[in-house]
Amino acid sequence: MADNATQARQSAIYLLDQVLGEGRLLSECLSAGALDRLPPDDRARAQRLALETLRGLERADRLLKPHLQKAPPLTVRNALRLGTVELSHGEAAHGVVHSMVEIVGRSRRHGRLKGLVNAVLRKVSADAPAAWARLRVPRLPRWLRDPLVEAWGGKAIAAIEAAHFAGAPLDLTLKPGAAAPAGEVLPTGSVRLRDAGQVSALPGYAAGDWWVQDVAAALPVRLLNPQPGEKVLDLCAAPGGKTLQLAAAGAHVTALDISEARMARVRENLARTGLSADIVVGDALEHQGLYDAVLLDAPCSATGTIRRHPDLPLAKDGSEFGALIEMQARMIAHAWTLVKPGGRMVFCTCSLLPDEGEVQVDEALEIYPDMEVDRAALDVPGIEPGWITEEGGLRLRPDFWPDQGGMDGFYMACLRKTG
Ligand SMILES: C[S@@+](CC[C@H](N)C(=O)[O-])C[C@H]1O[C@@H](n2cnc3c(N)ncnc32)[C@H](O)[C@@H]1O
Repeated sequence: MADNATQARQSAIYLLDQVLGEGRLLSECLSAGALDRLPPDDRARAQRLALETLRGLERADRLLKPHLQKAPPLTVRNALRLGTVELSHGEAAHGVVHSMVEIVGRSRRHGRLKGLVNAVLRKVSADAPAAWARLRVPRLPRWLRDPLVEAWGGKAIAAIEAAHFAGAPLDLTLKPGAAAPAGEVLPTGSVRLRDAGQVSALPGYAAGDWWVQDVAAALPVRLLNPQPGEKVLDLCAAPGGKTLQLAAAGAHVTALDISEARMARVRENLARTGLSADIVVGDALEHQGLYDAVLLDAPCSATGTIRRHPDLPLAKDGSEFGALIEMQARMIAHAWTLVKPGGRMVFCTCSLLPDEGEVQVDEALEIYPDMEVDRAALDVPGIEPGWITEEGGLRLRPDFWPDQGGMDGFYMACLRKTG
């Protein structure tokens, strides 16, 4: 029976195989129960190891290259990558090498390669942390890097890649009047914790005083500025961070999402925080009604969340961008019919691609004569003038606030119905 550390490493290698071999996202693997057999500590460890390896994949491959004449099978390569990352982070060579040799040695198909794993990792361990530190910050794959360089310039993309490599702190949104665990209060009001550990063990979690939400993701509702008693529709609501903000402001909220499984998370979050919303499982494109305000957090490439999800650029290839962009335009068209005259809609996406943000709003303004951008909605504490875009939206990027630990990439704009 392998020890706990080896079991966590084996599970991390399984996750890497799924992302790099099958193109699956870590979130999909986890919700399909990939780590359910492990005790909670090992589950957290396996997940952390997989995330660290994906973040540092380019560096690991560069350190391994001189020691490999040809690429070994993917799962062995992933064991070597994980071992290299752990050695580079200062983990003791004995434990890492022993574990990886044991894992590969147990494999019926690849057991004969355990000698290779032993030899290569011993060579890597000779100067791993120093050699690792000399390598460049890992880059995004070309299919994503190229359009982003075109949009924001090479310097900005290098800074965004540095933010991706650094990972993300934990941000909390507070229920009005509630206390938060000790942390840094950011200019827009979110509370930031570094090295937070297990979220459910933090003070105030069980009481529902706060919820986890990146500082950037907390801003669309600030722009919408829901008022007590207003009828507000949250069109793509799950897992519900923005639903909670709307409900906490006293609005009468309808939260809709197409995914029953993801909606279960909204229900859990509402129950924990003691907030309420009407829940609808359905297609945003078919929903009917008339609302004072609509929040459209449309499905998108999620390229703004790579700090937290380094698997995304490695599992995907951009082939779904076109369909997403088309879907967003259809959602804007339908959501606009649900806004009362004089009402407002915030459109937002956690994307770094202008086609999923600025361009959508530019095009919508041309199509709908009764739509205008509400620039006054951007008058929110902490919003910096440099983030405001030409058409009157807000562009947020992971390289903003570098000294405070960055933020997710996001786009948002508040659209007012004039007629
Ligand atoms: C960006 S996430 C929403 C995040 C959420 N607003 C929050 O703050 O926690 C996009 C959501 O859109 C949902 N979705 C995708 N297509 C949809 C559709 N046609 N109708 C309704 N929801 C849809 C997905 O299930 C997903 O939960």
